[in-house]
Amino acid sequence: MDYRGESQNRLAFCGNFVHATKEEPLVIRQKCCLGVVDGKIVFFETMDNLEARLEEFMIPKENVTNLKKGQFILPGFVDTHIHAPQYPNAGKGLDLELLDWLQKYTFPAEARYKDQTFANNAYESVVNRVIQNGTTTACYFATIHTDATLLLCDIIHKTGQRALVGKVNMNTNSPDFYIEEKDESLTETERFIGSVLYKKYPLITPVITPRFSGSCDRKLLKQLADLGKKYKLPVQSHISENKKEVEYVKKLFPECKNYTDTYYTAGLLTNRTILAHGIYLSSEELFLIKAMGTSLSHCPNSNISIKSGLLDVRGILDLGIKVGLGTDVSGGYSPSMLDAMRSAIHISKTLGIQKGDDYNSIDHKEAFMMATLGGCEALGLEEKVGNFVVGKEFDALLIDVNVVGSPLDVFKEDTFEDVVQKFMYLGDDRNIVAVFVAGRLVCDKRRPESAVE
Ligand SMILES: O=c1[nH]c(=O)c2nc[nH]c2[nH]1
Ligand SMILES: [Zn+2]
Repeated sequence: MDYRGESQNRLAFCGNFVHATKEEPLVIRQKCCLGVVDGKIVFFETMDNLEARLEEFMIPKENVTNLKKGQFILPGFVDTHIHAPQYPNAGKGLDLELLDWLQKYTFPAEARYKDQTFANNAYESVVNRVIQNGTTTACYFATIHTDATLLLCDIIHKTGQRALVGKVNMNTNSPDFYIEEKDESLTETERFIGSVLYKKYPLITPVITPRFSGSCDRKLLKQLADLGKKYKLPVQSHISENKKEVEYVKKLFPECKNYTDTYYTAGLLTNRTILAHGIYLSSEELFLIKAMGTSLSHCPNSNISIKSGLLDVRGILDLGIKVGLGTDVSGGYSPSMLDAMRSAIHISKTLGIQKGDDYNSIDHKEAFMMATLGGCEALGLEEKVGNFVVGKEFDALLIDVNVVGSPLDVFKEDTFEDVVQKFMYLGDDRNIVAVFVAGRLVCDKRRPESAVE
């Protein structure tokens, strides 16, 4: 059947589904059917009344997909922190820690995006790559260049991904070849916001993006907060990632109590703010973050790759702070959210080894929750997407563990739950055979013409 064009407005799937709910990190629903009309889920239930439901919602029989053995449906992955322009560097330049890494590899790499042709090629690669890996929603940092960031939005829109996109702000402590004046930074950010809003992309939201307190002065931070309020926008930045960075920010803001205070006093700590890392936050800072309704993005691959440290994500979850997972390409080398889930589990188990038996390390179920519904909560999208609830938009992945060349093997004694767990530990983009965003098929590896090149 063809999902594209008219027919994609009315779809149904029959088979096994896995998702997270607020109450349970991993819920398995076997032998169910799910209907989608105009991108939204209209029913999700057992098979008993399928015929009646198809009739009720005028879903043609040829638009019903009966999942095969080894196939199941998951909510799309949500990458709460990724630097799109750093993708060409993914998998290299990981010999330094954060501050030196920024200077030697990252700022020169990002400076190249003043060239629109370069930007176009790199941004097409990263957006395609993350969609192939099942990321239906991404929260992107771009660069300081407004036009290249607008180009990124166009590419995301054409590809059909859901995204938050930020033009980065940096007016201090940055190299001459990659810095802006404060006023230019503000006017360009407003131009970016205006252009994105004017285009009315259905799935893209601009996000206020001060790189971190190490690269924006107080005035700029405050004015960016005002801009966020004026346009009612979310905010993203970095916080407490690396011990030297924490000291550095402390020196730059002697009037502030701590790193969190640099954002709080500027008015940037809101219930629509997401801060990446947060490894070295004190209890006082965590308390404030929780009180303000601010979210954290846990980026475990990056935290190991550039040796930043081990986040106690269990502690964050126990405090009730909203937390999603981020790949943090290219501090993190992998654009895959399956990798982010595994890295999060490994860091949590490493802490378990260090802290002893009382430490409750996270498992694959909680990692899955953070990669889906948790990420949506962290980005303020939980009413729209994140799991299979009637009324939400259908952002989903069709998984096939039996695909040709599958990196995992299923044995007779494996239960369905075992198969799901095996996919989470051993699966990769080859097993993600179709990707839907708001009911639209945005990637289909079952078709030769859209296979990964
Ligand atoms: O992981 C990170 N990547 C970055 O690009 C960055 N900039 C400031 N702090 C950062 N941390
Ligand atoms: Zn980052």
